[in-house]
Amino acid sequence: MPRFAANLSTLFTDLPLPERITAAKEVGFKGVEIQFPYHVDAARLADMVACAELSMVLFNAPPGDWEAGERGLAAVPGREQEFRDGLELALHYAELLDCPRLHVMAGIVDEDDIDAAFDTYVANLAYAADEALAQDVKILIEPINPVDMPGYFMTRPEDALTVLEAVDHKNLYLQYDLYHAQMVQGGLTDFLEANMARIAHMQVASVPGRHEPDANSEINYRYLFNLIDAHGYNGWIGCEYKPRINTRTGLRWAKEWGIG
Ligand SMILES: O=C(O)[C@@H](O)C(=O)CO
Ligand SMILES: [Mg+2]
Repeated sequence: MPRFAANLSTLFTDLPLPERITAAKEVGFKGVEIQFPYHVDAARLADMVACAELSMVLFNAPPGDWEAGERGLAAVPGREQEFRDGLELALHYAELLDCPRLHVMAGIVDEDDIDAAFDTYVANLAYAADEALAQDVKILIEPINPVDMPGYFMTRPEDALTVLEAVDHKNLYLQYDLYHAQMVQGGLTDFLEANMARIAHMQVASVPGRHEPDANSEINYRYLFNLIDAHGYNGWIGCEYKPRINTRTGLRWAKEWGIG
């Protein structure tokens, strides 16, 4: 049976964070993920998650100035020190939250700077993978589609494989968000079957719309969840979607997986 995690940044968003955590527990999730936890004290968040007997399975390193349009710093030349400072903060959160995965966002890069960005990305990821290994935290990279995030450095799953090969570090993995993958190239079954061992986390949502991974999607999620399970994937599947109406009503798709 696949293990599903509630994304606290996209589900139960009508509730304050402590209640989102208890709501996730109530409907049957065993794990939670959050995009950016830094507005809450790490120890306090860890207490909330532990009290609900949930696992924190993933969050993102600080992305730079989100309000100003930044979407990560890992591939942004000249920002190496800020990247390292953010990583240090993220690893502090990971330690208190006992979280074994950290997603490091690449950032928005100008087309003229692609070569320098690639070199910066490879060097920063090698550094992050080394630092996190000491703490037993996996570093993850996620291709994000350019419709939702114009200018993002890494958009295609195939590009992520090139980066994994260039960095060549045992602590660097792919975060395969099937929504983004379908938006840019599809071929989900072939990609999953060829690369399951490099994937340390998945996320799901419908295409189009980024809603529930249910039958109202061009992606056949029931088929894919069974396929993923049959291949012995032992990571989590993050429910990173925008509910059509509200989170609880929308969880009908998850009943057969023991949630809702
Ligand atoms: O898919 C996404 O956008 C997220 O997984 C993320 O981490 C950045 O917003
Ligand atoms: Mg995602």
